[in-house]
Amino acid sequence: MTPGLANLAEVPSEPIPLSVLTGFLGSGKTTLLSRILNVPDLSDTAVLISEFGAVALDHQLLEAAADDVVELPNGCTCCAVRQGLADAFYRLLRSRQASGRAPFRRIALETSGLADPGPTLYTLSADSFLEASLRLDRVATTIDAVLGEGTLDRYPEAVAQAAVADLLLLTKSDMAPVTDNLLQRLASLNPTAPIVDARDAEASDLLFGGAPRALPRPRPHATAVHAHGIRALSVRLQRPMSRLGFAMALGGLARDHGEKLLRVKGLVEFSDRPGGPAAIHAVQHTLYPPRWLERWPDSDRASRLVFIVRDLESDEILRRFADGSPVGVS
Ligand SMILES: Nc1nc2c(ncn2[C@@H]2O[C@H](COP(=O)(O)OP(=O)(O)OP(=O)(O)O)[C@@H](O)[C@H]2O)c(=O)[nH]1
Repeated sequence: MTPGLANLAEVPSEPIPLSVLTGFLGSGKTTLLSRILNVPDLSDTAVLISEFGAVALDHQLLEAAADDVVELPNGCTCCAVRQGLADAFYRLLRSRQASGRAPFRRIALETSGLADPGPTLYTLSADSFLEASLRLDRVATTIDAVLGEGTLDRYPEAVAQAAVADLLLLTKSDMAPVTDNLLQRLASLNPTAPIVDARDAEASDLLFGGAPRALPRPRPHATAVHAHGIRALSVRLQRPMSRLGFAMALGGLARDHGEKLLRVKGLVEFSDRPGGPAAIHAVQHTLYPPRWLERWPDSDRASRLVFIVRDLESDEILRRFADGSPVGVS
Protein backbone atom coordinates (compact mmCIF):
# COMPACT_ATOMS: atom_id res chain seq x y z
CA MET A 1 0.00 0.00 0.00
CA THR A 2 1.15 3.54 -0.68
CA PRO A 3 2.35 5.04 2.64
CA GLY A 4 -0.31 7.24 4.18
CA LEU A 5 -3.28 5.87 2.29
CA ALA A 6 -4.37 3.71 5.24
CA ASN A 7 -4.49 6.72 7.56
CA LEU A 8 -6.91 8.49 5.32
CA ALA A 9 -9.47 5.74 5.10
CA GLU A 10 -11.75 4.41 7.82
CA VAL A 11 -13.04 0.88 8.03
CA PRO A 12 -16.77 0.96 7.14
CA SER A 13 -19.14 -0.10 9.93
CA GLU A 14 -20.31 -3.06 7.81
CA PRO A 15 -17.86 -4.80 5.45
CA ILE A 16 -18.71 -4.08 1.81
CA PRO A 17 -19.53 -7.16 -0.30
CA LEU A 18 -16.91 -7.66 -2.99
CA SER A 19 -17.30 -10.05 -5.89
CA VAL A 20 -14.51 -10.93 -8.28
CA LEU A 21 -15.44 -11.62 -11.88
CA THR A 22 -12.72 -13.52 -13.67
CA GLY A 23 -12.52 -15.64 -16.83
CA PHE A 24 -10.26 -16.06 -19.83
CA LEU A 25 -9.69 -13.37 -22.46
CA GLY A 26 -12.85 -12.69 -24.40
CA SER A 27 -15.00 -15.08 -22.40
CA GLY A 28 -17.63 -12.42 -21.81
CA LYS A 29 -16.77 -10.75 -18.50
CA THR A 30 -17.46 -7.16 -19.52
CA THR A 31 -20.63 -8.12 -21.39
CA LEU A 32 -21.93 -9.91 -18.32
CA LEU A 33 -20.89 -7.13 -16.00
CA SER A 34 -22.83 -4.62 -18.11
CA ARG A 35 -25.89 -6.81 -17.83
CA ILE A 36 -25.49 -7.14 -14.08
CA LEU A 37 -24.92 -3.44 -13.49
CA ASN A 38 -28.05 -2.58 -15.41
CA VAL A 39 -30.18 -4.29 -12.76
CA PRO A 40 -31.78 -1.40 -10.83
CA ASP A 41 -31.42 -3.21 -7.48
CA LEU A 42 -27.68 -3.27 -7.97
CA SER A 43 -27.26 0.47 -8.18
CA ASP A 44 -24.48 1.94 -6.08
CA THR A 45 -21.96 -0.69 -7.14
CA ALA A 46 -18.37 0.44 -7.59
CA VAL A 47 -16.37 -1.30 -10.29
CA LEU A 48 -12.68 -2.00 -10.51
CA ILE A 49 -11.43 -3.26 -13.85
CA SER A 50 -8.01 -4.74 -14.29
CA GLU A 51 -7.03 -5.06 -17.90
CA PHE A 52 -4.06 -6.72 -19.57
CA GLY A 53 -2.23 -4.44 -21.95
CA ALA A 54 -1.22 -0.83 -21.93
CA VAL A 55 -4.40 0.44 -23.54
CA ALA A 56 -7.37 -0.03 -21.27
CA LEU A 57 -10.72 -0.13 -23.02
CA ASP A 58 -13.02 -2.15 -20.85
CA HIS A 59 -14.25 0.75 -18.78
CA GLN A 60 -15.39 2.36 -22.02
CA LEU A 61 -16.97 -0.86 -23.24
CA LEU A 62 -18.91 -1.24 -20.04
CA GLU A 63 -22.36 -0.28 -21.19
CA ALA A 64 -23.72 0.50 -17.80
CA ALA A 65 -23.71 3.30 -15.30
CA ALA A 66 -21.66 2.03 -12.40
CA ASP A 67 -21.37 4.42 -9.51
CA ASP A 68 -17.62 4.62 -9.77
CA VAL A 69 -15.30 2.84 -12.18
CA VAL A 70 -11.60 2.55 -11.47
CA GLU A 71 -9.42 1.24 -14.27
CA LEU A 72 -6.14 -0.53 -13.55
CA PRO A 73 -4.28 -0.46 -16.87
CA ASN A 74 -1.75 -3.15 -17.59
CA GLY A 75 -3.41 -5.02 -14.81
CA CYS A 76 -2.28 -8.57 -14.90
CA THR A 77 -3.22 -8.89 -11.23
CA CYS A 78 -0.12 -10.81 -10.34
CA CYS A 79 3.22 -9.94 -8.80
CA ALA A 80 4.04 -6.26 -8.70
CA VAL A 81 0.67 -5.10 -9.91
CA ARG A 82 -0.95 -6.46 -6.76
CA GLN A 83 0.15 -3.36 -4.91
CA GLY A 84 -1.68 -1.27 -7.49
CA LEU A 85 -4.79 -3.26 -6.76
CA ALA A 86 -4.60 -2.63 -3.02
CA ASP A 87 -4.01 1.07 -3.67
CA ALA A 88 -6.97 1.20 -6.05
CA PHE A 89 -9.23 -0.18 -3.32
CA TYR A 90 -7.91 2.41 -0.91
CA ARG A 91 -8.52 5.22 -3.35
CA LEU A 92 -12.02 4.01 -4.05
CA LEU A 93 -12.99 3.75 -0.38
CA ARG A 94 -11.27 6.98 0.58
CA SER A 95 -12.78 9.11 -2.17
CA ARG A 96 -16.22 7.84 -1.23
CA GLN A 97 -15.62 8.74 2.41
CA ALA A 98 -14.36 12.15 1.40
CA SER A 99 -17.61 12.75 -0.50
CA GLY A 100 -19.54 12.32 2.77
CA ARG A 101 -21.79 9.64 1.27
CA ALA A 102 -22.50 6.25 2.82
CA PRO A 103 -20.09 3.49 1.72
CA PHE A 104 -20.70 1.70 -1.59
CA ARG A 105 -23.26 -1.05 -1.25
CA ARG A 106 -21.05 -3.44 -3.16
CA ILE A 107 -17.89 -3.61 -5.27
CA ALA A 108 -17.26 -5.67 -8.40
CA LEU A 109 -13.69 -6.41 -9.51
CA GLU A 110 -13.26 -7.59 -13.10
CA THR A 111 -9.83 -9.19 -13.44
CA SER A 112 -7.84 -9.26 -16.62
CA GLY A 113 -8.45 -12.28 -18.83
CA LEU A 114 -4.97 -13.60 -18.11
CA ALA A 115 -5.00 -13.08 -14.37
CA ASP A 116 -4.57 -15.90 -11.94
CA PRO A 117 -7.13 -14.91 -9.30
CA GLY A 118 -5.04 -16.49 -6.52
CA PRO A 119 -2.74 -13.49 -6.01
CA THR A 120 -5.73 -11.14 -6.19
CA LEU A 121 -7.42 -12.97 -3.36
CA TYR A 122 -4.16 -12.99 -1.48
CA THR A 123 -3.90 -9.21 -1.82
CA LEU A 124 -7.27 -8.82 -0.19
CA SER A 125 -6.62 -11.21 2.66
CA ALA A 126 -3.10 -10.00 3.40
CA ASP A 127 -4.04 -6.36 4.00
CA SER A 128 -5.71 -5.85 7.38
CA PHE A 129 -7.59 -2.71 6.32
CA LEU A 130 -8.98 -4.33 3.19
CA GLU A 131 -9.77 -7.54 5.03
CA ALA A 132 -11.83 -5.58 7.58
CA SER A 133 -13.47 -3.32 4.99
CA LEU A 134 -14.48 -5.92 2.41
CA ARG A 135 -16.35 -9.19 2.57
CA LEU A 136 -15.67 -11.53 -0.34
CA ASP A 137 -19.10 -12.49 -1.68
CA ARG A 138 -17.88 -14.75 -4.45
CA VAL A 139 -15.43 -15.42 -7.23
CA ALA A 140 -17.41 -15.96 -10.43
CA THR A 141 -15.61 -17.27 -13.51
CA THR A 142 -16.94 -16.90 -17.04
CA ILE A 143 -16.47 -19.91 -19.31
CA ASP A 144 -17.02 -19.54 -23.04
CA ALA A 145 -19.42 -22.30 -24.14
CA VAL A 146 -17.89 -22.27 -27.63
CA LEU A 147 -14.17 -22.01 -26.90
CA GLY A 148 -14.03 -23.09 -23.27
CA GLU A 149 -12.76 -26.64 -23.74
CA GLY A 150 -9.91 -25.68 -26.07
CA THR A 151 -8.98 -22.79 -23.81
CA LEU A 152 -8.79 -25.10 -20.79
CA ASP A 153 -6.56 -27.43 -22.83
CA ARG A 154 -4.15 -24.73 -23.81
CA TYR A 155 -3.99 -22.16 -21.03
CA PRO A 156 -3.13 -22.94 -17.40
CA GLU A 157 -4.48 -19.50 -16.50
CA ALA A 158 -7.94 -20.62 -17.59
CA VAL A 159 -7.62 -23.77 -15.50
CA ALA A 160 -6.67 -21.71 -12.43
CA GLN A 161 -9.60 -19.35 -13.04
CA ALA A 162 -12.06 -22.24 -13.22
CA ALA A 163 -10.56 -24.03 -10.22
CA VAL A 164 -10.76 -21.01 -7.93
CA ALA A 165 -14.40 -20.15 -8.70
CA ASP A 166 -17.32 -20.21 -6.30
CA LEU A 167 -19.61 -20.00 -9.32
CA LEU A 168 -18.92 -21.04 -12.93
CA LEU A 169 -20.84 -18.92 -15.43
CA LEU A 170 -21.23 -20.32 -18.93
CA THR A 171 -21.43 -17.60 -21.55
CA LYS A 172 -22.29 -17.68 -25.26
CA SER A 173 -24.65 -20.63 -24.98
CA ASP A 174 -26.72 -18.77 -27.59
CA MET A 175 -23.91 -19.53 -30.08
CA ALA A 176 -23.51 -23.25 -29.38
CA PRO A 177 -25.05 -25.76 -27.01
CA VAL A 178 -23.11 -26.43 -23.83
CA THR A 179 -21.44 -29.81 -24.34
CA ASP A 180 -21.34 -32.65 -21.82
CA ASN A 181 -17.57 -32.72 -22.24
CA LEU A 182 -17.26 -29.13 -21.10
CA LEU A 183 -19.54 -29.73 -18.10
CA GLN A 184 -17.59 -32.85 -17.24
CA ARG A 185 -14.36 -30.98 -17.44
CA LEU A 186 -15.56 -28.14 -15.24
CA ALA A 187 -17.00 -30.55 -12.68
CA SER A 188 -13.65 -32.33 -12.48
CA LEU A 189 -11.69 -29.12 -12.12
CA ASN A 190 -14.00 -27.68 -9.54
CA PRO A 191 -16.13 -30.18 -7.66
CA THR A 192 -17.93 -27.60 -5.51
CA ALA A 193 -18.86 -24.58 -7.67
CA PRO A 194 -22.36 -24.58 -9.18
CA ILE A 195 -22.29 -24.38 -12.99
CA VAL A 196 -24.78 -21.86 -14.32
CA ASP A 197 -25.86 -20.97 -17.83
CA ALA A 198 -25.64 -17.18 -17.55
CA ARG A 199 -28.23 -16.74 -20.30
CA ASP A 200 -30.93 -18.50 -18.26
CA ALA A 201 -30.10 -16.89 -14.94
CA GLU A 202 -31.35 -13.68 -13.35
CA ALA A 203 -28.57 -11.11 -13.73
CA SER A 204 -29.24 -9.93 -10.19
CA ASP A 205 -28.16 -13.34 -8.79
CA LEU A 206 -24.97 -13.80 -10.76
CA LEU A 207 -22.46 -11.74 -8.85
CA PHE A 208 -24.03 -10.71 -5.54
CA GLY A 209 -26.33 -12.23 -2.96
CA GLY A 210 -28.62 -14.69 -4.70
CA ALA A 211 -27.88 -18.23 -5.80
CA PRO A 212 -28.74 -18.71 -9.49
CA ARG A 213 -30.25 -21.97 -10.66
CA ALA A 214 -27.45 -24.39 -11.52
CA LEU A 215 -27.25 -26.98 -14.28
CA PRO A 216 -27.20 -30.63 -13.16
CA ARG A 217 -23.63 -31.59 -12.31
CA PRO A 218 -22.16 -34.53 -14.16
CA ARG A 219 -20.17 -36.94 -12.04
CA PRO A 220 -16.48 -36.01 -12.07
CA HIS A 221 -14.65 -37.91 -14.76
CA ALA A 222 -12.13 -40.49 -13.69
CA THR A 223 -9.58 -39.34 -16.25
CA ALA A 224 -9.41 -35.57 -16.23
CA VAL A 225 -6.07 -35.17 -17.97
CA HIS A 226 -5.06 -31.68 -19.04
CA ALA A 227 -2.45 -30.18 -21.27
CA HIS A 228 0.95 -28.97 -20.03
CA GLY A 229 1.16 -31.84 -17.53
CA ILE A 230 -1.69 -30.23 -15.58
CA ARG A 231 -4.22 -32.57 -14.07
CA ALA A 232 -6.74 -32.69 -11.28
CA LEU A 233 -6.57 -35.21 -8.45
CA SER A 234 -9.64 -35.61 -6.23
CA VAL A 235 -8.93 -36.98 -2.78
CA ARG A 236 -11.44 -38.18 -0.23
CA LEU A 237 -10.28 -38.64 3.36
CA GLN A 238 -11.90 -41.62 5.01
CA ARG A 239 -10.81 -40.62 8.52
CA PRO A 240 -10.78 -37.10 10.03
CA MET A 241 -7.28 -35.72 10.51
CA SER A 242 -6.14 -33.41 13.32
CA ARG A 243 -5.60 -29.77 12.39
CA LEU A 244 -1.89 -30.10 13.07
CA GLY A 245 -1.57 -33.27 11.00
CA PHE A 246 -3.43 -31.67 8.13
CA ALA A 247 -1.42 -28.43 8.34
CA MET A 248 1.81 -30.44 8.25
CA ALA A 249 0.63 -32.47 5.25
CA LEU A 250 -0.55 -29.52 3.18
CA GLY A 251 2.17 -27.19 4.41
CA GLY A 252 4.85 -29.75 3.57
CA LEU A 253 3.43 -30.22 0.11
CA ALA A 254 3.35 -26.46 -0.50
CA ARG A 255 6.88 -26.05 0.86
CA ASP A 256 8.37 -28.86 -1.22
CA HIS A 257 6.29 -28.60 -4.39
CA GLY A 258 4.60 -25.18 -4.31
CA GLU A 259 5.36 -24.39 -7.93
CA LYS A 260 3.69 -27.64 -9.00
CA LEU A 261 0.69 -27.15 -6.76
CA LEU A 262 -1.41 -24.81 -8.88
CA ARG A 263 -4.46 -24.95 -6.67
CA VAL A 264 -5.86 -26.84 -3.70
CA LYS A 265 -9.46 -26.49 -2.69
CA GLY A 266 -11.55 -28.57 -0.34
CA LEU A 267 -13.99 -29.17 2.47
CA VAL A 268 -12.38 -30.86 5.44
CA GLU A 269 -13.59 -32.02 8.84
CA PHE A 270 -11.05 -32.18 11.66
CA SER A 271 -10.92 -34.65 14.53
CA ASP A 272 -10.05 -31.93 17.06
CA ARG A 273 -12.51 -29.28 15.92
CA PRO A 274 -16.10 -30.50 16.10
CA GLY A 275 -18.87 -28.63 14.30
CA GLY A 276 -18.86 -27.80 10.62
CA PRO A 277 -16.08 -28.44 8.13
CA ALA A 278 -13.51 -25.91 6.98
CA ALA A 279 -13.16 -24.59 3.46
CA ILE A 280 -9.51 -25.06 2.54
CA HIS A 281 -7.72 -23.00 -0.08
CA ALA A 282 -4.13 -22.97 -1.26
CA VAL A 283 -2.53 -21.49 -4.35
CA GLN A 284 1.02 -22.60 -5.06
CA HIS A 285 3.12 -21.76 -1.97
CA THR A 286 0.35 -19.78 -0.31
CA LEU A 287 -1.96 -21.45 2.19
CA TYR A 288 -5.03 -19.44 3.20
CA PRO A 289 -6.49 -19.57 6.70
CA PRO A 290 -9.31 -22.14 6.84
CA ARG A 291 -12.81 -20.67 6.67
CA TRP A 292 -15.07 -22.47 9.13
CA LEU A 293 -18.51 -23.36 7.83
CA GLU A 294 -21.48 -23.89 10.12
CA ARG A 295 -22.63 -26.89 8.15
CA TRP A 296 -21.79 -29.03 5.14
CA PRO A 297 -23.09 -27.42 1.94
CA ASP A 298 -24.70 -30.66 0.70
CA SER A 299 -25.49 -34.21 1.78
CA ASP A 300 -21.95 -35.45 1.09
CA ARG A 301 -20.16 -35.37 4.48
CA ALA A 302 -16.83 -36.76 3.31
CA SER A 303 -13.75 -34.57 3.66
CA ARG A 304 -12.65 -33.93 0.12
CA LEU A 305 -9.87 -32.05 -1.60
CA VAL A 306 -9.03 -31.26 -5.17
CA PHE A 307 -5.44 -30.76 -6.19
CA ILE A 308 -4.68 -29.13 -9.53
CA VAL A 309 -1.08 -30.00 -10.12
CA ARG A 310 1.55 -29.82 -12.78
CA ASP A 311 3.94 -32.75 -13.07
CA LEU A 312 3.32 -33.96 -9.52
CA GLU A 313 2.68 -37.64 -8.84
CA SER A 314 -0.52 -38.62 -7.04
CA ASP A 315 1.43 -40.85 -4.65
CA GLU A 316 3.46 -37.91 -3.45
CA ILE A 317 0.24 -36.17 -2.44
CA LEU A 318 -1.52 -39.20 -1.00
CA ARG A 319 1.35 -40.31 1.22
CA ARG A 320 1.35 -36.95 3.01
CA PHE A 321 -2.28 -37.38 4.01
CA ALA A 322 -1.83 -41.00 5.14
CA ASP A 323 -3.38 -40.22 8.58
CA GLY A 324 -6.68 -39.53 6.83
CA SER A 325 -6.70 -42.80 4.83
CA PRO A 326 -6.92 -40.94 1.54
CA VAL A 327 -8.50 -42.33 -1.60
CA GLY A 328 -7.53 -40.54 -4.79
CA VAL A 329 -9.15 -40.35 -8.19
CA SER A 330 -7.24 -38.68 -11.01
N1 LIG B 1 -23.21 -14.27 -28.82
C1 LIG B 1 -22.66 -13.91 -27.68
N2 LIG B 1 -21.59 -13.10 -27.67
C2 LIG B 1 -21.04 -12.75 -26.49
C3 LIG B 1 -21.56 -13.21 -25.26
N3 LIG B 1 -20.79 -12.72 -24.25
C4 LIG B 1 -19.83 -11.98 -24.85
N4 LIG B 1 -19.97 -11.99 -26.18
C5 LIG B 1 -19.12 -11.33 -27.17
O1 LIG B 1 -17.78 -11.80 -26.99
C6 LIG B 1 -16.85 -10.75 -27.18
C7 LIG B 1 -15.96 -10.61 -25.96
O2 LIG B 1 -16.79 -10.26 -24.87
P1 LIG B 1 -16.26 -9.39 -23.64
O3 LIG B 1 -17.41 -9.18 -22.72
O4 LIG B 1 -15.51 -8.19 -24.09
O5 LIG B 1 -15.22 -10.42 -23.01
P2 LIG B 1 -14.16 -10.15 -21.82
O6 LIG B 1 -14.05 -11.42 -21.09
O7 LIG B 1 -14.53 -8.93 -21.04
O8 LIG B 1 -12.85 -9.88 -22.66
P3 LIG B 1 -11.38 -9.38 -22.13
O9 LIG B 1 -11.59 -8.08 -21.41
O10 LIG B 1 -10.59 -9.26 -23.37
O11 LIG B 1 -10.84 -10.45 -21.26
C8 LIG B 1 -17.67 -9.50 -27.47
O12 LIG B 1 -17.76 -9.39 -28.87
C9 LIG B 1 -19.04 -9.83 -26.92
O13 LIG B 1 -20.09 -9.16 -27.58
C10 LIG B 1 -22.70 -14.09 -25.29
O14 LIG B 1 -23.22 -14.59 -24.27
N5 LIG B 1 -23.22 -14.40 -26.54
